[in-house]
Amino acid sequence: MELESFRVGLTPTVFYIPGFITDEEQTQLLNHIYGGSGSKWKTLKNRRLQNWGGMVHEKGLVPQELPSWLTKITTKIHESSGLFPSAINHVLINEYHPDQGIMPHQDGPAYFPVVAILSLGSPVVMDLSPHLRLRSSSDDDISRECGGPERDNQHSFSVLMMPRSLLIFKDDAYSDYLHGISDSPTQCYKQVINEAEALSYSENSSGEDGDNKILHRDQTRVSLTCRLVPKVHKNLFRF
Ligand SMILES: O=C(O)CCC(=O)C(=O)O
Ligand SMILES: [Fe+2]
Repeated sequence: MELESFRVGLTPTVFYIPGFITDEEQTQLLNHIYGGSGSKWKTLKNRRLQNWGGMVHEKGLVPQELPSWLTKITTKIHESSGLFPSAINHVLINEYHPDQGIMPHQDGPAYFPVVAILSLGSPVVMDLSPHLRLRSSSDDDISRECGGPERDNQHSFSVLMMPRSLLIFKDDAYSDYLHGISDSPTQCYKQVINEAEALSYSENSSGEDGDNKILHRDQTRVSLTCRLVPKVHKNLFRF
């Protein structure tokens, strides 16, 4: 895979790979995610999640072996991207109903600064915006209305994440930006940096309102956030 050809936007560095997995692989992953006892889910205020690979602490990972249905995908990401210095050892699975999202945040310091997010189910828009310390004061009014005024913040950008796609970000996009997903069941994809790449690949346009560029999130979305925690603690008591 020539990763460079999947680069999108101007901020270093974002890659969007449509159709990273097949329909069948998506179905298999969803079966594993929902096939367990259910006890793996942790319910948060605005989403549910499953933590795989062990517990991440500020100082590193107390590891737990990833199941083979996950290493199949993490190995493929590791090998095809060439961006991780060693095997991906942590996967967070997030589930979002159409009115759920994730607050703008930066991923914790324990992770190697490259993140790969595999999307399943409903399409969604992710917003990336610079940290406050990097913004000028005139940048603060961000319009999210479709057809409304242009966004004031010339540095913010959004990415459309279709099912089966892989989004990778690193460098400034990782270290100087917050990423988040709004909790709105309708989202605007008018200004996403990868509209052509995302839409040309989607076999049907379910959920997308072509003229107004409004995405109707009518299904659950499930994402797999795949990362490497370089520091692994073999012994919990030697922290
Ligand atoms: O669900 C997503 O696409 C993003 C998840 C995320 O940002 C995280 O788990 O840190
Ligand atoms: Fe994140």
